[in-house]
Amino acid sequence: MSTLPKDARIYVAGHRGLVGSAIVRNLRAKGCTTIIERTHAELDLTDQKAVDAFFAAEKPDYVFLAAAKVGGIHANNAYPAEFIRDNLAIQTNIIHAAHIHKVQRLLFLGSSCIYPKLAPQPMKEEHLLTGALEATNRPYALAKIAGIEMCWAYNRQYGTQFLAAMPTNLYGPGDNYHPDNSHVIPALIRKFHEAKASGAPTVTVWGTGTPRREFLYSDDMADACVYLMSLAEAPYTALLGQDRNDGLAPLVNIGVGHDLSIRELAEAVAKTVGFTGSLTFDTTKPDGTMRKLMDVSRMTAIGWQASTSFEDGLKSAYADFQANVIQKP
Ligand SMILES: NC(=O)C1=CN([C@@H]2O[C@H](COP(=O)(O)OP(=O)(O)OC[C@H]3O[C@@H](n4cnc5c(N)ncnc54)[C@H](OP(=O)(O)O)[C@@H]3O)[C@@H](O)[C@H]2O)C=CC1
Ligand SMILES: C[C@H]1O[C@H](OP(=O)(O)OP(=O)(O)OC[C@H]2O[C@@H](n3cnc4c(=O)[nH]c(N)nc43)[C@H](O)[C@@H]2O)[C@@H](O)[C@@H](O)C1=O
Repeated sequence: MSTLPKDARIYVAGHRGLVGSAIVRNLRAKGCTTIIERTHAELDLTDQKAVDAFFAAEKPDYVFLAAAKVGGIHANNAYPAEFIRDNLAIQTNIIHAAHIHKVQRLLFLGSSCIYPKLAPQPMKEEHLLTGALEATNRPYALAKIAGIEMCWAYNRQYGTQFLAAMPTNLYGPGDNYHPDNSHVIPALIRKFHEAKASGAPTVTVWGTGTPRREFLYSDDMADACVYLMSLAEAPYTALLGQDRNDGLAPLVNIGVGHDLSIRELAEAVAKTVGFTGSLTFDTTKPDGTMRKLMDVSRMTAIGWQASTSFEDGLKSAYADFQANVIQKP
């Protein structure tokens, strides 16, 4: 295991997001001194010319591609055009500029929803493109699949070293707590907190409560990303797979390797928040994929595993909500 040179020029795209902010924390803790950041207002990553000019000026050595149009099941369903358009544009602009401006390594973040709706469980990297996708997030998933293929194509044609990491569902400090557009954990934190505060007797959970999800804490996700970017040459190129003839994309799953039902999740969030009322399930809302458990054996084989317990992760996510969301005017 080698490390990122402390003086390397490291661009974290999406540095104010859930994952990007955790990557910046991780890099700073490891002593990296030259972290390049741009807000959305400073650099619109869908603008190809602006992205190229930025790479020409800043010349990053390493790129974490954690900027994307992101949201939960409702947002994906409600804004499908934005999810495919923004994600295709952001990732195309950054991956191409990274090639032109000779970035040493790039880590592209996808999502577990790239795998078929009915993929065997746990889902392995080789299950990519073996079946139909889940309808609620197909535009987003197809953009992410195009990003993986683009990393692979550039590696083959131009000899770049671009790797794609597929995280499971994430949560943690700085999450999006929007009541409708967020993912399930921040949504439930808000719902249970507001119900407790108002004395409401019941909280409505979307869907049947039977789908299963796997959750990874954002600081663990960031640690996995930095671990991958810090790998010595041989294990890194082994993940890229350029020397193999097995037809596998430069792809690695990141997760915890176990899941729970949405009902069990809701009960855990209620306990964390201290809500003692009942749950109601709104079955007019979509369940989405019934199960998407990651096979994380590629990460464990290279010596990485998540370290935050679900109980601790939920506690710190709720603490973040209390400190940074409800305290704000
Ligand atoms: N959260 C999750 O559960 C999961 C996330 N992922 C993936 O992980 C990555 C990070 O996600 P996450 O941190 O949760 O997302 P967030 O929404 O928290 O952060 C995304 C970041 O990208 C920035 N961004 C979006 N569009 C643009 C743009 N056009 N120009 C410049 N910046 C832009 C956002 O800035 P601004 O807010 O100002 O627009 C924000 O800082 C993404 O690739 C996502 O697909 C994968 C699986 C699960
Ligand atoms: C990370 C992943 O995120 C999205 O997929 P998803 O896993 O289905 O995301 P979700 O977190 O929004 O929901 C998980 C489950 O939870 C249920 N659920 C209950 N109650 C609430 C609720 O109040 N809010 C939400 N959002 N969901 C709820 C909900 O019905 C579903 O069964 C993708 O679009 C895609 O973007 C992607 O990659």
